[in-house]
Amino acid sequence: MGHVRHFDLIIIGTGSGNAILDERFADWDVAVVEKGVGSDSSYGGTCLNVGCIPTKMFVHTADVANSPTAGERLGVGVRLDEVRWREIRDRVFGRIDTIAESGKRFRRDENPNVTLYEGTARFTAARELRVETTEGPTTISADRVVIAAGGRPVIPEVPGIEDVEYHTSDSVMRLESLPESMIIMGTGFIGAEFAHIFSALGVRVTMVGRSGRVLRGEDDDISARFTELAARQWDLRLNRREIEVSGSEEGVRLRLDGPEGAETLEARTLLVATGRRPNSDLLDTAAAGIETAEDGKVKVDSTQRTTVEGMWALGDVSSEYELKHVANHEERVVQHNLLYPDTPIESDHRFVPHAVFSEPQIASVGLTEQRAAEYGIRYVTATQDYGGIAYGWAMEDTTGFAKLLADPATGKLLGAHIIGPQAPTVIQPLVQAMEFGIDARSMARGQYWIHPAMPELVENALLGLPLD
Ligand SMILES: Cc1cc2nc3c(=O)[nH]c(=O)nc-3n(C[C@H](O)[C@H](O)[C@H](O)COP(=O)(O)OP(=O)(O)OC[C@H]3O[C@@H](n4cnc5c(N)ncnc54)[C@H](O)[C@@H]3O)c2cc1C
Ligand SMILES: NC(=O)c1ccc[n+]([C@@H]2O[C@H](COP(=O)([O-])OP(=O)(O)OC[C@H]3O[C@@H](n4cnc5c(N)ncnc54)[C@H](O)[C@@H]3O)[C@@H](O)[C@H]2O)c1
Repeated sequence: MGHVRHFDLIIIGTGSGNAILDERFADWDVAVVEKGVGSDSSYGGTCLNVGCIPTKMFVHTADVANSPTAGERLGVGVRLDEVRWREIRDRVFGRIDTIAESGKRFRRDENPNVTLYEGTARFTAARELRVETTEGPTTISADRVVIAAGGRPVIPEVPGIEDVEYHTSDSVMRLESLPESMIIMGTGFIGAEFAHIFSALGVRVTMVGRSGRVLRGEDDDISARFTELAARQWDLRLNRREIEVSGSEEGVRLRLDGPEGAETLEARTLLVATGRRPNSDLLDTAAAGIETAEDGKVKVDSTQRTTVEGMWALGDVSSEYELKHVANHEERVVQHNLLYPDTPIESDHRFVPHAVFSEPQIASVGLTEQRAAEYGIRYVTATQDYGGIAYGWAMEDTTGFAKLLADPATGKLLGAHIIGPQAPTVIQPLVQAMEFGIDARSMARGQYWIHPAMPELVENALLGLPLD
């Protein structure tokens, strides 16, 4: 083996990993390794390039395109005249690609202490990696390594899938034109968000799921309501098993087996949204002696240390949560623990909220009712409809609600689940209450709630809890 360049620190992955480096690392000799994500091999990770940020730019556009439906309820005639897909796409990526490019340039050209390796890294030993760059392979090592390598879409083993053109979240937002029809495989976050985006923009969407529910990880009441509303917006085929995918004149053909027997779907475009897996296999973490769980996630302790000395992991490659705010939190923990090894801090995963930006929107934190029952935790619940608060009347909302779970003895919140307009914003005071241990009664009555604003949904739900 040739020369091995040794660093103080190697960071693999420029999603949340990129944020570790600040002026406090100016004296450190650092290597950053990035292979690129998405169809353009972009710098800066999933969230920026192919995840949270572009999807939400499309979601907001889809929400606006849905104005005729909202207007109809209110006596306002709004018409959707045209959807200029290329203009939308280029607006979104015109902004994002520029950020990704300048992020890369900054690291490569303006950080004298940082060497950027563009290529895929693979462990050859503990804290030693071989990187396949365009200029050929090179081996680097370091005293400390941070694995922030994220994950990638999983492609299910449906016969024929490798012989047809399919998309994942990595490529579907860059389509050349808006297809007339789309089959979406998968009923999770990504499926639900893209079904909203594409159906609102005029694509005939068919969603295929194996279970009887969309978003079945949510509280049962929430996923039941969402499933009901999804079926009104797009063609929902649940309890289905995929038999075979093949090419057709229209695009793709999917043979299914379901409650009504065999059926065949055809569409122009196939979007696979059946989950993601961690990139630990690409890294060959086993060669470094790092332990992974059965699902491939790198095992870490509460300070984000892997099972091997001098190596940390964060974000989608190791976390039970595949969420950007969690990856960022863990990144700050790793950053601290690199800088101040004598006083390490721990990650806080007690109250992790999430949101699904579909139609309607969903937000959730803490226990679902099913989990509380399963764990044998004593709880009471309260449900408040948007239709029962003034702003809900203003919107003529008839389907949204908030559901809270609380400990009847202490009034402490155990979980909060909201489906309806602005759910990801409306839930935030509940996240705050859980994190800071505010009980439901003090929270409801100890502050003003702006009238007649949407958070009155939360106020009324809190007041509805039958506490001891
Ligand atoms: C479509 C979609 C929508 C999403 N929407 C949301 C949302 O609204 N809100 C939210 O909280 N979360 C959302 N997420 C999840 C969020 O994007 C991720 O949780 C987050 O980006 C994870 O960050 P990370 O730093 O762990 O990994 P990433 O951002 O994936 O970064 C990992 C980086 O490592 C690089 N890499 C991997 N292996 C190697 C290797 N061997 N060598 C060199 N480089 C390597 C990759 O190229 C990548 O750039 C969404 C995800 C998707 C796919
Ligand atoms: N708003 C957000 O925060 C947001 C948005 C998008 C993604 N994400 C993150 O990315 C992760 C991955 O998203 P995702 O939607 O791909 O995964 P997911 O795990 O949420 O959902 C995948 C779904 O596909 C189903 N599935 C698996 N194999 C299938 C098959 N062969 N046919 C049909 N269905 C099949 C699974 O049962 C599951 O319901 C999420 O868990 C989430 O953490 C977050």
